[in-house]
Amino acid sequence: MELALNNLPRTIAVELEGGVPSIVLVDQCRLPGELVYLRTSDWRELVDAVKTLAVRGAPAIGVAGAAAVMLAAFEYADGDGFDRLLEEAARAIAAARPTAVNLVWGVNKAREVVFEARQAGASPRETAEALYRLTEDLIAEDETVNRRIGSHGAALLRGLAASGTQVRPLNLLTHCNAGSLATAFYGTALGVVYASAQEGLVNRVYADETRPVNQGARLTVWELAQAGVPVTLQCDNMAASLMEKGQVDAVIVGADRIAANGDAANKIGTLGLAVLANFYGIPFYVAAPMSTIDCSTKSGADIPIEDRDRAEVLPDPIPGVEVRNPAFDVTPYRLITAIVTEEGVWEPAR
Ligand SMILES: CSC[C@@H](O)[C@@H](O)C(=O)COP(=O)(O)O
Repeated sequence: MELALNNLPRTIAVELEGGVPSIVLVDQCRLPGELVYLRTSDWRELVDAVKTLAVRGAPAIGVAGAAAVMLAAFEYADGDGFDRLLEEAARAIAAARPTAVNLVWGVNKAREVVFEARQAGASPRETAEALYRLTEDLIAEDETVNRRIGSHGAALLRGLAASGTQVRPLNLLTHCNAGSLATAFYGTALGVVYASAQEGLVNRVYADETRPVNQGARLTVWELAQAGVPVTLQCDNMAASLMEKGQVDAVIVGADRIAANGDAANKIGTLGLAVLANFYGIPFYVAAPMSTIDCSTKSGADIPIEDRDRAEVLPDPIPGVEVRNPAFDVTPYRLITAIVTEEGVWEPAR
């Protein structure tokens, strides 16, 4: 299948003009209606963009975390208290969203650069410039990592699609958006879709709408249509009937944090899909970079789950009605057929 990946925007970019850095983001709150970019040189605005989901998806917020520390370093470079103010900003940035470990990972990458630069006697401005280079590197590396995840995933799907000497293109189901928009470019779960589609292994992708914020209905279907991958949108409660009809060959999703035992946190609703896939004997794949694996978290029970604003579920409160809005759930490792990373494929249950 001929894909049009050039139609996909770069989710996050960095620019330096006249010594002033800025971050340019696709504003994901405005998609699919309009493709507009947010530009900021203020780390606090970047933190707000992470909180409001203007930039979202674990790898993208990892890059945004490092970028926000970089913006703070430029802001504080010419005044007193550089190291203290920068660390205070780093803490605030790392706390913007709790579940995706990539955010803390990105902030820690920036902390390492600051530590090394300051130990080597770099000035605050030189340190800020080193952070700028880090941000550029993380953006480039993220695409490389995703393309590797894509080729490992395509190898898995090749086996699934092989039917005698023929290839039977697969129907895949995904949840939320683990696509190019959730990363610097290319995507994790959708990176596997792109790499596989280019080999003729994909017939169609079914995208769950992904209540309450509709990342599937707003972002995944837009992204796949832009790229030229056949896509069908369905409501979250339609997956079981699709599986029952035998129309799903594999489920593929991303992850926000994978614990040491292989339990994986991802967008709320992922667990239900994994249970269904298990019932129907359908392979359930998680695609994520190594930066999403958090070996300091023993199991899924230790993963902090973000609790978001009730208004996302019920915009107009009804007196006497309580609302739950956990943004993520945890799929136990025994329901995961394989975790696909840039380093290869891990079967957590084995
Ligand atoms: C490659 S993105 C993987 C996950 O971050 C993704 O599936 C997801 O759950 C995103 O949630 P979001 O709340 O939109 O940031």
